[in-house]
Amino acid sequence: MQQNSFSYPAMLDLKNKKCVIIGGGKVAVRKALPLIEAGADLTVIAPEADPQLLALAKTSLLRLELRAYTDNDLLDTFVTVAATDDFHINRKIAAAAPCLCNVVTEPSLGNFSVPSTVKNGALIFTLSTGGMPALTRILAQDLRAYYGSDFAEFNEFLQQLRQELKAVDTTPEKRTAFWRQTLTQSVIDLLHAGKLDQAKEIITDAANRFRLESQNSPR
Ligand SMILES: C[C@@]1(CC(=O)O)C2=NC(=C\c3[nH]c(c(CCC(=O)O)c3CC(=O)O)Cc3[nH]c(c(CC(=O)O)c3CCC(=O)O)/C=C3\N/C(=C\2)[C@@H](CCC(=O)O)[C@]3(C)CC(=O)O)/[C@H]1CCC(=O)O
Ligand SMILES: NC(=O)c1ccc[n+]([C@@H]2O[C@H](COP(=O)([O-])OP(=O)(O)OC[C@H]3O[C@@H](n4cnc5c(N)ncnc54)[C@H](O)[C@@H]3O)[C@@H](O)[C@H]2O)c1
Repeated sequence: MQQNSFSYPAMLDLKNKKCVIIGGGKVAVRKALPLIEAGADLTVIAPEADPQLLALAKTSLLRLELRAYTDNDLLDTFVTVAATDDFHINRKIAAAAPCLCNVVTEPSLGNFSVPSTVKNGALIFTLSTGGMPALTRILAQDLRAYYGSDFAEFNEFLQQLRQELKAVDTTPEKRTAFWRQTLTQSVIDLLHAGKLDQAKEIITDAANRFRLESQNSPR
């Protein structure tokens, strides 16, 4: 079975991190948007840029430098994207990148690939096929349809409750057992059936019982 060479998934916090995209075409636009959404300190360098990048530069969401790449451009850069249509230049960029590097023409020269992302509030699914983007795209649509907005709301509800239950005077083992016993496949099935309120009710009732039991039998 063929392996995905980008085999270590990670979720990065790029807020205010220096990120640079070299190249200003359609692919650069696609790579820029999620970096902006992540709050990166983004610079795009290219002699010619797509109108969408020009518009983003006007609203200060990125810095645009309309010129060719030079080897000094990547100093202290956390994420580099080599997105030109010239594979010789992309190779030079890959060799000079000091940290994380994505290469759009020859992905294996970089050290990360960009997965497809399905975002719903704090709930994020990422997806990688190891180099079959058309399949990645359609599977992402499938995930988006299967896990609708109720799952984001349920996640938020659970996180709030989790914080509350962390304050209950009990052991971490009992808390873990509570979540394992309460958050079951049948609750997830209720969400798939559009019964979010019923799912919340089951969890709330179980949490109330857990609070009472913890009060009555302190650790
Ligand atoms: C997920 C997504 C994220 C993103 O980039 O934003 C992504 N590509 C997307 C779209 C897309 N990519 C391509 C087309 C044109 C149609 C086609 O050719 O299929 C379209 C548009 C479309 O499909 O509509 C062509 C293409 N892609 C790569 C090469 C080079 C090569 O393979 O050598 C070439 C050929 C260039 C050529 O032919 O010259 C390489 C990579 N593209 C990856 C990710 C990484 C592997 C992800 C994985 O393993 O699953 C990897 C390895 C590296 C990377 O770029 O990080 C995004 C889907 C967004 C969504 O979710 O809708
Ligand atoms: N990885 C992917 O997801 C993916 C998807 C589609 C295409 N591609 C490949 O990515 C490449 C770019 O695609 P595109 O559609 O954005 O191309 P494009 O032709 O629209 O854009 C190329 C950009 O690179 C810039 N550029 C060229 N030489 C440069 C240099 N020396 N310094 C800085 N910038 C320079 C150009 O000014 C232009 O802005 C193509 O080779 C394409 O085959 C990759």
